Amino acid sequence: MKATIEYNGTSYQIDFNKPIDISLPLSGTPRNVNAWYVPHPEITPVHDGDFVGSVKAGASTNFNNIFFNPHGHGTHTECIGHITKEFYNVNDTLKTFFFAAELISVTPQPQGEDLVISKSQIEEALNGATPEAIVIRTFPNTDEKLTKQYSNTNPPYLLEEAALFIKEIGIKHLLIDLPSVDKEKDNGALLAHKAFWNFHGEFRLDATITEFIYVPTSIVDGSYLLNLQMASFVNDASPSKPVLYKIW
Ligand SMILES: N[C@@H](CC(=O)c1ccccc1NC=O)C(=O)O
Repeated sequence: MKATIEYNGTSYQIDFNKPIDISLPLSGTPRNVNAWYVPHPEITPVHDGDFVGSVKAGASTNFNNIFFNPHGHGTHTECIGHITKEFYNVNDTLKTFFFAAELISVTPQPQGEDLVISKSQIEEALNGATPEAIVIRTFPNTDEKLTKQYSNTNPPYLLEEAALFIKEIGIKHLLIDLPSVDKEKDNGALLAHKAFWNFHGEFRLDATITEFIYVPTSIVDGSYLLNLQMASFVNDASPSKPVLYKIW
């Protein structure tokens, strides 16, 4: 299926038969990607007395419970409710699902013991573009990102100035292939989350952060249509499925 879309007065072509899925699969195994010191996800049949929810075990259907953590176990989209005392849920935050997106690639740079992404790296990569969504791929970009156990590894993160810049140019949706936009152990400072959501001013209640994406290296930087979908969890975060489409 092909479509013509109109955005900012310009027409673009798009081929819905060629999705670029930038989400991580979530499996109930120790090889599932992991952060924040949680055990691996579990996907196991319901047990109820003699009943086992598995066709192999004699049930009519496979009927699994899933135990997982949206922040720790894979691609998820979160709202300001991740860092507020008040309850805000991402299902009420994300109300439209197609966005003009810019895919950029950056190599986090050493700063002390950390690897960080600076404002100038984001600014240079965007090259004047002000999309609705920014998709940040970090290098090195190996398929290790599909199974990495991130706890206690001090992954790269966005400097506050970078998140501030992303907010200031009006980007509503920030996607990144790391467990967090912030430093793993920062004593709760969460500087990039706070800058992006304008935590110290008027909350950006319609802005989202999607973490733990994976963009294959074969996908070139540039403009895409982003379809950002998620499960309708009434929670600060929900597992999500961002999909890019080439536009021309
Ligand atoms: N860096 C924070 C913890 C943190 O950022 C965090 C903890 C649990 C689940 C998700 C987190 N951040 C995700 O973006 C801290 O050290 O308190």
